[in-house]
Amino acid sequence: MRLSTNETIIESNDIHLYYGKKEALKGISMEIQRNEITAMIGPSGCGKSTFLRTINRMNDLIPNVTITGQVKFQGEDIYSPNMDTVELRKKVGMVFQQPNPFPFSVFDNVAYGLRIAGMKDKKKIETIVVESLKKAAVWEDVKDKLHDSALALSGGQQQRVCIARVLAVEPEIILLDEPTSALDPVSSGKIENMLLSLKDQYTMIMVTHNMQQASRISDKTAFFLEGHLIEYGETRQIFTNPQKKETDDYISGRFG
Ligand SMILES: Nc1ncnc2c1ncn2[C@@H]1O[C@H](COP(=O)(O)OP(=O)(O)OP(=O)(O)O)[C@@H](O)[C@H]1O
Repeated sequence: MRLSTNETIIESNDIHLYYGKKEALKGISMEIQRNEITAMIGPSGCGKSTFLRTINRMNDLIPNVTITGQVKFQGEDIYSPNMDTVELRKKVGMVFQQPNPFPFSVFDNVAYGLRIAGMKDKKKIETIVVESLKKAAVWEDVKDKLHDSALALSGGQQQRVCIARVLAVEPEIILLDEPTSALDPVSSGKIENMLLSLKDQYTMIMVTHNMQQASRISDKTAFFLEGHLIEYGETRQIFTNPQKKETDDYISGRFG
């Protein structure tokens, strides 16, 4: 088990990102600590998801995107031409707003990344699938349905299976883009508790519109506005004693 270390795992340096001519990120510099949950908040369109996607180069898949600046993952420039993006995305996994299981069985969803990586040992695959489902707090729900379609599960169960699918390939970082916004409060609560239980082993960076959620589970909070990082610090301080007027206005509901 890895404990909180105060070690920087991601360092972004003056990131500018353009969709065509539109500048969506206007110079984002921030350091993210290992084994912490970092929440990204801010009004719709401020660039939270765009910034999240710069951390595993998912924006590369969008046409007409230009990025300048640097993102380092464990000290290595992820935009360097030598970077293997497939390896990067294994180390920096992603969970989306809408649960997106493949139209396969629960077992095959979680085994997918292992098989793609060439793992053949059936016992080993089975052990990792079970472990991942347990870590994602969905084992009890699916242990008797491992060979049924993942699409037959509830939305909350599907999302936890998607998290198990990410965990199976042993990421260092899990990016979560509004992972509970499509779910009911009970399912959301289960996911929040599960994320907290994973904190000792993973670093999590989560976009959320739910400020109670950010304050309940994150260690640090970053407030974005119109492509700028306005304020970033300890979650408790951001929510109780923000230093910038814009942050105060946003968290007290005066805009957004
Ligand atoms: N694929 C794209 N092509 C063109 N513009 C885009 C694309 N994705 C995002 N944008 C624009 O970039 C800006 C930032 O969008 P982004 O989705 O990062 O914001 P956000 O803060 O995550 O918003 P939300 O909370 O609504 O998800 C917005 O103006 C958006 O319209």
